[in-house]
Amino acid sequence: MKHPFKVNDEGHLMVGGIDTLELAEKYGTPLFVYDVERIRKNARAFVDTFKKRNIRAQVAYASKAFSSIAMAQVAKQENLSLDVVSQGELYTAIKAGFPVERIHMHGNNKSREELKMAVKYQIGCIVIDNFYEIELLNEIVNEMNTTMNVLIRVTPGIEAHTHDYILTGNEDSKFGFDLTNGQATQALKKLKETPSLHLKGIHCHIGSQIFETDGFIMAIEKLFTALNTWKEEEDFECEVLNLGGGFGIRYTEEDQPLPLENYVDALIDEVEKQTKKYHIPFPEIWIEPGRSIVGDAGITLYTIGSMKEIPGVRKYISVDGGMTDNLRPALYDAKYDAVLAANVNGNKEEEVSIAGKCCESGDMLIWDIHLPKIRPDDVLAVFSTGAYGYSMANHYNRFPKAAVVFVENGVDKLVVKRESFEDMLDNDLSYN
Ligand SMILES: Cc1ncc(COP(=O)(O)O)c(C=O)c1O
Ligand SMILES: N[C@@H](CCCC[NH3+])C(=O)O
Repeated sequence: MKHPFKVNDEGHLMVGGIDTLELAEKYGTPLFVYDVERIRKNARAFVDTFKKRNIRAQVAYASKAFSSIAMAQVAKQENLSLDVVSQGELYTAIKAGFPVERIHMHGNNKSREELKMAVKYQIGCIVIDNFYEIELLNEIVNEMNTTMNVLIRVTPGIEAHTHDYILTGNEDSKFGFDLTNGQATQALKKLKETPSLHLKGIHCHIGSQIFETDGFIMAIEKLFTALNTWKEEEDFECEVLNLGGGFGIRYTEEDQPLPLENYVDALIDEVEKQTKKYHIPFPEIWIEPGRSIVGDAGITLYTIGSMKEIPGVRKYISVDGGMTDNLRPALYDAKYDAVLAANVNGNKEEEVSIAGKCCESGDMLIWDIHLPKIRPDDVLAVFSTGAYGYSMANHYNRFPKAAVVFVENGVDKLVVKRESFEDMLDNDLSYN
């Protein structure tokens, strides 16, 4: 498949100017490797398109896709803002020295402690998800004798074309206030009576891994119908319109993503159209891409171990990771592509299925992929694992978490250490 990585004269897969076989040797496997130049390129595709069109904007990297100190630092270097969903993601951002005023907090069940931490650090804004949160946050800001900028998260009733579990903009969703049943308007009224919470605007995220712009356009139409009513009936002026993330990337040949610039252009065009239609001042636009910033910049290197051939059925090739470092195939039936790191362009003579090593039949990374002849100890490189791979990693079967390496301009740097067994047992206490 088309992937953004180079292949050297020996046929080895390269990332950021370094041979992936050297990386596997140096750091061990499973190993997440990020091409930092690619992360920067993706970030700039968003940021520069807003700039070119002279639109006031914030591009908030959705850190749930991959949160680490080094990643938050790259986001800062690229002038991104940061979307966090938990105290843990906020703590990571703060440890990384990320500017607090550019941090936005999400979550459908933000705890008192999470909200307190966000208020204490005076982060840029909190995206309010439900009525309970309005009460709780108001109580906290009053106790702390301060104020907070907020957005209201609304669900516009859009059925974007994606997996049900990553669909978020529909009416029957655990996230946000519904626009059509009047709850969003009720939230607006409530916030108008809550002077310590400064309502800056609205937020909407229709889902993830979306390849078309129509869903976003329909959402913007619905948002502006509401904003027009709110202008007329509630005298509300929207300073910030946050349109969420969800821009699709290529995992396999089947995926045909749009250039990232096209999403931004489509959003701006539609907002322009709607602001003219309703004579509403053009708001600052915020977006929250996660996957599209880090997804295709990351690969996972595995070492191949056992092989099992069932004549006339299939050949299973097992790797030293699986659903512990990439839950997406098991969770969403997600598809991936891979190559042998030592022989990227070799003749693909074998059809095999790549199994993880967890005690779970569903722990399969790739079904029916064509690869050159494989031998034990070969290194397999799986593409597009940069988003929701490490961040969704788990300890099933007590496999320690993999390491993460950043590579840029021919220099590799360990940014998350491989977990040791001691690390994993750190919180275990005995019961003798
Ligand atoms: C509110 C919100 N913003 C941003 C994102 C990031 O989405 P993606 O990684 O698809 O860009 C998500 C995840 O779907 C989300 O729920
Ligand atoms: N974790 C999901 C996406 C959910 C994004 C957050 N709302 C994925 O891997 O595709």
